[in-house]
Amino acid sequence: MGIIQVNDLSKSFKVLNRRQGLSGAFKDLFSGDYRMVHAVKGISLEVEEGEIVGFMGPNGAGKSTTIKMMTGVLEPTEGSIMVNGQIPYKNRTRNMQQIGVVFGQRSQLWWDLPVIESLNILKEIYKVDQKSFDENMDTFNEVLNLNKLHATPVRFLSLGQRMLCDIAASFLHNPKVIFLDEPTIGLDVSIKNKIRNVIKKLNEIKKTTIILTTHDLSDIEALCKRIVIIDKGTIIYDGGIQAVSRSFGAFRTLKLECTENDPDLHLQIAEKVQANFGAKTTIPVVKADDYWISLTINQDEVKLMEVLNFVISHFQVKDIKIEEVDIEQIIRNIYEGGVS
Ligand SMILES: Nc1ncnc2c1ncn2[C@@H]1O[C@H](COP(=O)(O)OP(=O)(O)OP(=O)(O)O)[C@@H](O)[C@H]1O
Repeated sequence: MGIIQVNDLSKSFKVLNRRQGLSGAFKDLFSGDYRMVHAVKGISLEVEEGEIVGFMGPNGAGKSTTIKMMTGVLEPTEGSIMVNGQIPYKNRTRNMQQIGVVFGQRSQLWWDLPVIESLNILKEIYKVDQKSFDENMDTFNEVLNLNKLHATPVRFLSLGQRMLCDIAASFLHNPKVIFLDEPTIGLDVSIKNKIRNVIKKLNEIKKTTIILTTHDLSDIEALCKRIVIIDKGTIIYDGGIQAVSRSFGAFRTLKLECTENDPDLHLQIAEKVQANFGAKTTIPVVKADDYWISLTINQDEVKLMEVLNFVISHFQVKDIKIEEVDIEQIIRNIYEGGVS
């Protein structure tokens, strides 16, 4: 039986239909004019002990609401949920002891205190015995050289260092399940890779189940065998990462900053690139956004550097960026039957 069992889980919020202005706000108080937002609509999934599951979906898909139900912060409207044999919202204190949570944007460490002091406080809060604490500190030193950061107050850490400390802290009380929310957001590629390696190693050593929420397909490719994609409150894909990687692993978006904001420039670039490399080089076509133009390229068919060299030799380009294909593109493809 899985360590996380979710059955036909739904969550709806009752929200007030707001009116504009002060008099509107006053009327709202008495209006009783509500509507229901169905954030999660009958999802079911089972996660095995030790698994790392990638949880993806566009903004507003219902990811946070689902995670909040798994962590016991929210009570489901319908359906059932069990995490390590507990109903999360019924016994929050016991549930907090068996889970760990890391939010990319927020730290659970104390801003002004040295890292080691924060870990000591967490040791007391979670009643971690000295032996487990020492063992974990040894593991953290081995896996991420945490000892080098012990004396640094959290506010002096770089974003990447802080994330590494937050990840270590979430493992400190030996939770059975850890929820990682956007652990690599806003970081550069080398520190992203370091964070992924640390998560992978800690998962291997401690066999902790990990639910990883991310918009970054590279996080998923580096860490997960399985991916769950949620859209408009329902699960639209639950399966191997290979199918998604096969469809998208080779795709990259080449973004070009142009020197002029010419509304037709993207069409000219698209035409020229397609004439030179064939229609298959872009999906669906080129997109323009102010001065930025995006070209999606299938690297199995044409080398990104070739397209880049071609474009910069024909057009004036100020800056370039290379990005992964975004989740919206993946979802569109799933609906069109491109991933199965
Ligand atoms: N407390 C709330 N009250 C009313 N509506 C809510 C509440 N929390 C979430 N929602 C709504 O439920 C839907 C799902 O939101 P949720 O935050 O779970 O999405 P998400 O996939 O986590 O998005 P994001 O990636 O932006 O965090 C959205 O339409 C959101 O506006």
